[in-house]
Amino acid sequence: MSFLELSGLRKSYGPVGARVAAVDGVDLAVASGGRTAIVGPSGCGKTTLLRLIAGFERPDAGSIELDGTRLAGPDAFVPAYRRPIGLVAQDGALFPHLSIAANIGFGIARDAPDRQARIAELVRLVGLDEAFLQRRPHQLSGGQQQRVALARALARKPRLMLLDEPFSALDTGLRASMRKAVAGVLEAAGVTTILVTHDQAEALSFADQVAVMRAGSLIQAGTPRDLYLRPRNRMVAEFLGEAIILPARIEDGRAHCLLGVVPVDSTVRHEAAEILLRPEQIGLEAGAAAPAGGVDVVVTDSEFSGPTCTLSVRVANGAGEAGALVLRRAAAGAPEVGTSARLTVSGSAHLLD
Ligand SMILES: Nc1ncnc2c1ncn2[C@@H]1O[C@H](COP(=O)(O)OP(=O)(O)OP(=O)(O)O)[C@@H](O)[C@H]1O
Repeated sequence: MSFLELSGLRKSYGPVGARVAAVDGVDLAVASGGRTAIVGPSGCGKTTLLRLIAGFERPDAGSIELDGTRLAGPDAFVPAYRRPIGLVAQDGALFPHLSIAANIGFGIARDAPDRQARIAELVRLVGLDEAFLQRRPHQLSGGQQQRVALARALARKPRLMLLDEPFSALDTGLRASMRKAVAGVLEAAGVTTILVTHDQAEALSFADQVAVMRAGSLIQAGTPRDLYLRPRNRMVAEFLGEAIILPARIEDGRAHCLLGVVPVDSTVRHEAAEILLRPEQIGLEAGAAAPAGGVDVVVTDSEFSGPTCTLSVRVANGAGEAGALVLRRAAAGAPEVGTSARLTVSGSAHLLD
């Protein structure tokens, strides 16, 4: 049995007759000490799922169990304040009128003998100087406020931490370093974590399990590598990164497609399939560097965006829209528009449902 188990979880909103299922039958297992990321388009039910786990919402059906204890189900409902669960919201949600020390100490009993020492330990744990303790939230940067929010959530010694887009208000550089710092703090504290994010790169780098949601349902859950390389369908493939999806005929473990004959991870014969390749599987060389084999293409468009550029290429024998491909390459040395080049595929294609 897993540390956290969600079974058949449902939650709808709205008046009778016009109800919208925000969470529509979700099953998910999270291992003890693990880091799970929940991703999906806006409105797919990510926040509602976290609120159900935290105990701010009561499920219409299904159950939530944490380490063998039923937190919610047809015959049980443990209120939020009695769940060993911390939550860090998108904006940190610090109390503006309280000092940083009072914010962090909010969940620690006022008469606890080690209260001050614990507050000091927590502020150090999240990488802030103790001098910050006397300040108010508005005297801290966004990243510092998020660290305080994490310290406040950790003060209650939660066994499960829920992070609802906690890095989304931060700029790109700070986001990456905060993500690393937070992952380190939670790992050191041995706290199982669920992160909700819009950002697929964030999910893939933070988590050991990624769960993709759409319209209230969980479409696929697995390791980041598995979901990136072996997504169940087009939606998961496109959500987790750039995807080259081609129509293909599958025979004897090979896909016959626009790019010739490519090995595929299925031996099932299929007349009208769709296959996935990731851009990093595609090689493109022009002139003397062009390898033997592969497919001849002409570069028809190039859009520069700093370190990379987006190239449109047309396969020499491909007709109409189906003969065109869009690739991203390192900008340095990318072939010019009008250049003939040779395109090669490495590794296997993945068969989509
Ligand atoms: N309290 C509520 N009352 C009515 N409808 C709600 C309520 N909370 C959420 N919803 C609806 O439930 C659906 C799921 O919302 P939710 O906030 O869980 O999605 P999300 O994936 O977190 O979205 P985002 O990424 O934009 O934050 C949406 O259609 C939303 O409008």
